[in-house]
Amino acid sequence: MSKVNVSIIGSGNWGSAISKIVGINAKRLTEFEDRVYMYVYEEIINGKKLTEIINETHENVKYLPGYKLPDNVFATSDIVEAAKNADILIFVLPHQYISHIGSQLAGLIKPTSMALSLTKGFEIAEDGRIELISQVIRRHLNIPCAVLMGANLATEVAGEKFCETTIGVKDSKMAPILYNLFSTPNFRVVISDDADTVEMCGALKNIVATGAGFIDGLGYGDNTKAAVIRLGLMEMIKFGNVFYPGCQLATFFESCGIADLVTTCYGGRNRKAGEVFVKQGMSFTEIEKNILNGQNLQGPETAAEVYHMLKTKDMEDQFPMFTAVHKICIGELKPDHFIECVREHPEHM
Ligand SMILES: NC(=O)C1=CN([C@@H]2O[C@H](COP(=O)(O)OP(=O)(O)OC[C@H]3O[C@@H](n4cnc5c(N)ncnc54)[C@H](O)[C@@H]3O)[C@@H](O)[C@H]2O)C=CC1
Ligand SMILES: O=C(CO)COP(=O)(O)O
Repeated sequence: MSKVNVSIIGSGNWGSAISKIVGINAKRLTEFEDRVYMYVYEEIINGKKLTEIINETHENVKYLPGYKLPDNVFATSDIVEAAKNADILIFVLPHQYISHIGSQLAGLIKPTSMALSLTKGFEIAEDGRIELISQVIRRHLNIPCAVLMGANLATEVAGEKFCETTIGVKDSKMAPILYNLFSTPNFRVVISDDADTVEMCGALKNIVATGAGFIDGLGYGDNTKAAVIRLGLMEMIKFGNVFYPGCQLATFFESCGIADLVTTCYGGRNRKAGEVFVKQGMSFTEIEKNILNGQNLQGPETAAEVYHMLKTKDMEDQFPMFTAVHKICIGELKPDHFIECVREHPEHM
């Protein structure tokens, strides 16, 4: 039987960290081809191509410095070379770039392949509604797409500190191979068939984490942040009930739900950016460039996408925290409005 080819599309902080797990498991398990392709958006670092640096030193010096990647992970800036022979395509680009890459790959991949999205975010569809990233991938590539979301800060995963994750998969036939590809003693995979809720949680928690950062920037304490996390979770559950009928409450108690919400509200980049935005008055673009060394925030854009849909449906009042985060991000409201939003939240009425 021919071996399963795996490609990773994306090589940022999370893409590089996950390439450690995928690379090691692909080499260890006989069902997978050893070589794992990794698509790298080319950059020049100190006069040298990032792809060359990764292939020679096995380190992504820009997005995951200090961690060695397995030597069977092969970096290429040619998206078609990376994807054309893959049986499993792992998408782990910031959500801003998914559609562009998807359109470049349309018609050029194996029609029998499957996708897995690790990307957290949404995209605004033509009818004004929001699309899950897995839907965007399916739309471009016409293949099934599962998702992997969880409390998985990339540097901790790269450091092999124990965590859990959730794979959301609608077609149960896809589950065993994905489970095998990702499971390690320090990366505990739980399979869920409630895939849309798994994915929705991963996107929405970045909005709440941006708000948690505002709270830190405003000088409030852990009790206030706990209130933000709780109210944020209530809005996430409501969002699921309204927009994803059939979504299961139990999914919010998996790693993709409450656990990812907590870890991001304490240790994530979106939290940090929210704090810096309030304290130093920097724009999010400046924060990405000057503080995050080119890493991309998902929270402010996701808040804009969600707001766009809520406004279209005249439902802003029902999701006051999501709405306030967006309005603060774009400067329409001052950051200290956020505490009023928390204080007057309809969950208290
Ligand atoms: N970093 C983390 O701890 C985690 C991130 N995620 C999710 O993973 C996804 C990817 O995030 P990261 O790997 O952290 O990326 P990142 O934010 O660290 O890096 C940005 C990446 O985008 C690439 N890029 C820049 N311009 C591009 C373009 N025009 N086209 C294509 N690529 C371009 C850069 O080369 C770089 O690889 C996001 O949706 C994020 O929410 C999920 C779990 C953990
Ligand atoms: O999704 C994450 C952890 O699971 C990472 O969150 P940040 O993008 O806020 O760092």
